[in-house]
Amino acid sequence: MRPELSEYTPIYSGKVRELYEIDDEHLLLVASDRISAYDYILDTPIPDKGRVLTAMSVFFFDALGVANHLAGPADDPRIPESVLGRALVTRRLDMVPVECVARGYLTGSGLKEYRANGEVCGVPLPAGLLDGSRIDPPIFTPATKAAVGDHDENVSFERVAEDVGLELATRLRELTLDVYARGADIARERGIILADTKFEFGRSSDGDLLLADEVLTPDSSRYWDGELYSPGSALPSFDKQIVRDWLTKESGWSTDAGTPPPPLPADVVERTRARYIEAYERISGLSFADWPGGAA
Ligand SMILES: N#Cc1c(N)ncnc1-c1cnn(Cc2cccc(F)c2)c1
Repeated sequence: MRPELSEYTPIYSGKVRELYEIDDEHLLLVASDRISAYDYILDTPIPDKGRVLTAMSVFFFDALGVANHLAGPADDPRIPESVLGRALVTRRLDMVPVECVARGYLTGSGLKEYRANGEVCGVPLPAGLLDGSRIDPPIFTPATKAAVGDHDENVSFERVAEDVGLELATRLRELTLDVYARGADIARERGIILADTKFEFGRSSDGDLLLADEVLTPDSSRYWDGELYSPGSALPSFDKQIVRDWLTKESGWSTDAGTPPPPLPADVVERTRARYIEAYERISGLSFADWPGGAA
């Protein structure tokens, strides 16, 4: 008999995820079906988005073989039926207060910084790069965790070293770039570009540095379709472009409307759900139909 979610203490609620306390040593990390676009949480959920992103994290935790915070399988008996397939039991860690970002391609806030001063987080880049240009070798571009609703602030490696010490900052950079490179190789072999990603790390009670949070999901990373990739032109998001295009080209809403986006039509929801499942199945080589928690 599985416990009810109400038996666990909620300790954090994010835009699209929640965190609960199971006991002194363990947490329940829950991914919702909510989707964000243009800094709004949309009114319309994407069915199975939480389960697909949880499946992607578990695939990468297994594939990358990096010491991590998982404390049980996807069907762990401590996971309530109501969130089965979109929740994981994790060890409670002392989280390192750094968003560990790796970039193999220049876009987003990194592009904005580069255009202003030719570097990203204090790392100088060659002149003449465009939106979507490859950054080779990939760079570590950390950020400080923002308050809910704010954007993270990009900071230099030196600032991270001031905050957490040079030894840990160096270890974080090594791990971030190593795990990104291996994840990018796995995706590239399947025709998908992993442009950048954000990791979080924490220390266990016996002092080990473990990979935590979600790993290489479309919510923590930018994924592009390798067949559509072209530096210098707008780079469609593998998972969110269907929603973005409908919102800005068909719905009558605009990003400067100052009002929340309208609800999504059923076909946009279904095509977006299919994109998430396609990303998971192409990258993992596994069938989403085999993942726990599907409709009975
Ligand atoms: N992972 C992890 C983790 C851990 N293993 N131990 C202690 N704290 C955290 C932790 C704290 N904040 N977050 C972000 C987060 C993730 C998921 C859902 C949310 F609502 C919020 C993660």
